[in-house]
Amino acid sequence: MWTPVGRGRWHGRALTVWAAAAAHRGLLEPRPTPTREAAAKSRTLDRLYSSADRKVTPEKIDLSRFSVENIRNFSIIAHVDHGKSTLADRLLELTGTIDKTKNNKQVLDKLQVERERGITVKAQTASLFYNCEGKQYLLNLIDTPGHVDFSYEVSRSLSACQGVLLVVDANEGIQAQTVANFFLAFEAQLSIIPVINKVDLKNADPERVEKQIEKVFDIPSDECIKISAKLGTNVERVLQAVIERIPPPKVHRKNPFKALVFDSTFDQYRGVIANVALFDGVVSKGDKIVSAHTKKTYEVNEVGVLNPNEQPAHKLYAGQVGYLIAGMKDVTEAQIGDTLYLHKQPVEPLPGFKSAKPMVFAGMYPIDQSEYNNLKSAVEKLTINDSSVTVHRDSSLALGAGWRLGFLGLLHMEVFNQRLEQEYNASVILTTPTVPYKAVLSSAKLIKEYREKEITIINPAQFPDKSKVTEYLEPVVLGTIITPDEYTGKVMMLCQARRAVQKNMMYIDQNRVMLKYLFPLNEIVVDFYDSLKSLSSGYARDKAHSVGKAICERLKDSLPRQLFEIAIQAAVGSKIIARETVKAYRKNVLAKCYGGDITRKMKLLKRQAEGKKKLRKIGNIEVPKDAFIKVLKTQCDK
Ligand SMILES: Nc1nc2c(ncn2[C@@H]2O[C@H](COP(=O)(O)OP(=O)(O)OP(=O)(O)O)[C@@H](O)[C@H]2O)c(=O)[nH]1
Repeated sequence: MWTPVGRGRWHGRALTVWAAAAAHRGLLEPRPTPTREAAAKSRTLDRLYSSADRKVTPEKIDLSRFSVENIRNFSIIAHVDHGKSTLADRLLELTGTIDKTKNNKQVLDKLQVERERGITVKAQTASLFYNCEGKQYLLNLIDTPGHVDFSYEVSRSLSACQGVLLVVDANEGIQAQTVANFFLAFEAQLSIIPVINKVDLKNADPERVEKQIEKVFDIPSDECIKISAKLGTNVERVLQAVIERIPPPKVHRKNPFKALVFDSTFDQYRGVIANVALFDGVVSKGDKIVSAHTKKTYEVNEVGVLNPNEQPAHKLYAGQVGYLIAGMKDVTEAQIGDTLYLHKQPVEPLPGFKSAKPMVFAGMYPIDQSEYNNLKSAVEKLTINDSSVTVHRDSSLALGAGWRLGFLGLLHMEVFNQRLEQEYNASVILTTPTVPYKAVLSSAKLIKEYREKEITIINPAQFPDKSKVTEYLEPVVLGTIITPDEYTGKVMMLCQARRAVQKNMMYIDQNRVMLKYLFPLNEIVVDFYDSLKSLSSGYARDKAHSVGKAICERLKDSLPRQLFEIAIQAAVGSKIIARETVKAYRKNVLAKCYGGDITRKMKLLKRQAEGKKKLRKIGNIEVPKDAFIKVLKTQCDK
């Protein structure tokens, strides 16, 4: 959605573009930073994974024994930190997929960045074999991220499922992402099993949460399963509900092979590893398959399931979710949302996915231009695994050749940057993030140049002059805020100050209010969550001063000294909020004055001071590239 800049008015025309991806954003989850505990957990998981790797048998497994009726494909969805990955751990243990040990903590969070930050950023699949009442079931579970910046992962995962476990914290109750994820599953017409987690907590109030679920989602409270994923209490009931309440996939094994690529990763040696959901037919090693997107033909080298590590299989059958390696070496060949089919047996391609709509854009440059090609290859490989990032080539006078990248939010940007460093050993400079704007052009010359009347601007340097534009439009998003009612007034004032327009307000229980607002994206993208939190913590934080001071200090350290003093000031509008001074070089003008005449000395010093004063007025300083880099790094650190 877009609205004219500064007028805070709904702009109905462009509703479709942003609404889907942006619906129910707002929201307002903390951005966890790595802790010492997380680092220790990371080391434990390293040990766990190395032993799990050894456990994988080279023998291929036979999946033909699982008829379609005995397959269940489901995702675990929830608000951030409500316990999805912990529930996944217990399900892996209960089904014997991993050994039961005290070290099993968020086992499916395999990336270093996930272990360090303690959050899930990538959806992860695991196939579980479960024996229930004499029948062998194949349960394909997808653990999804909870943070709004990674909701694209959730929507893609749902395309491979027929049901979801909607996990809600028994203490926090329904939160913004619970609502957003519920609607993703509801719109995809999936079976929804509500799971109230953390009933072991002292402040848990599962009955209150049951009522919330009934009121907000219209799900009868007797359908809720109350568990403690941490202690394993009642988790077996979740497995039973998966079997009883989620339908098997509707597929046909006798039809020609047809599979959806719903995720993929790049392996240096084996090329693209595609995660596939089979809608029809069978596929095995040696089959010739075609990508509906590129029309290129490949020979299948390996198929298998994730258990939770790669476990090769003889064949994959319709209804199953697994991985497929087919010698795709070029990053452009691996399209998430692509349909694969057998050579000479073309099928109607599946609808695929709506492309992600980036919410924030930032420039990315190599620290050293000689690293450009390495960084290019790293960015390309990482975007296979994270297809929600958009990449455009860009260049800057100060920083050289680089790219303008689009992300789904600031946490997404930070995580992408961290993954580049950790997984590809790349060091980059990221510029301050901005949101995209649109300009409706009035200048015939510009319209001819751009070949359209309405242009999208993702780089501040490309803003067309006001005189050539009828109006500027900015993106707006629908945000959901759930707050204890004592803070409602303050929250509403904050929203108004951010030019937001109220759309809805409802009590979800006796003392919690759910507010829906249309926010200009620019107003919430950077520090809205901090401001919101500070309302309830009783303190206000002004980051401008600390950021300004840090930039001044960095500039002071990186600017070369001159013959005159340089004042570095940070200002918000006309108000100076921080200042540093780079001291001048001082020539000893008295060096040649041996002995006494004080008046001569005073005269020389006075002349030097006047010279410096004059220089300060006319002197120019050149800001070296180094200084830009240091300042930009300060901004990204903040
Ligand atoms: N007391 C208690 N804590 C739990 C329970 N389940 C999870 N936790 C804790 O809640 C925190 C978050 O759990 P995770 O499983 O990482 O939550 P998540 O929903 O997967 O988090 P994201 O993927 O980052 O959204 C961890 O500290 C868990 O130990 C539970 O049943 N009881």
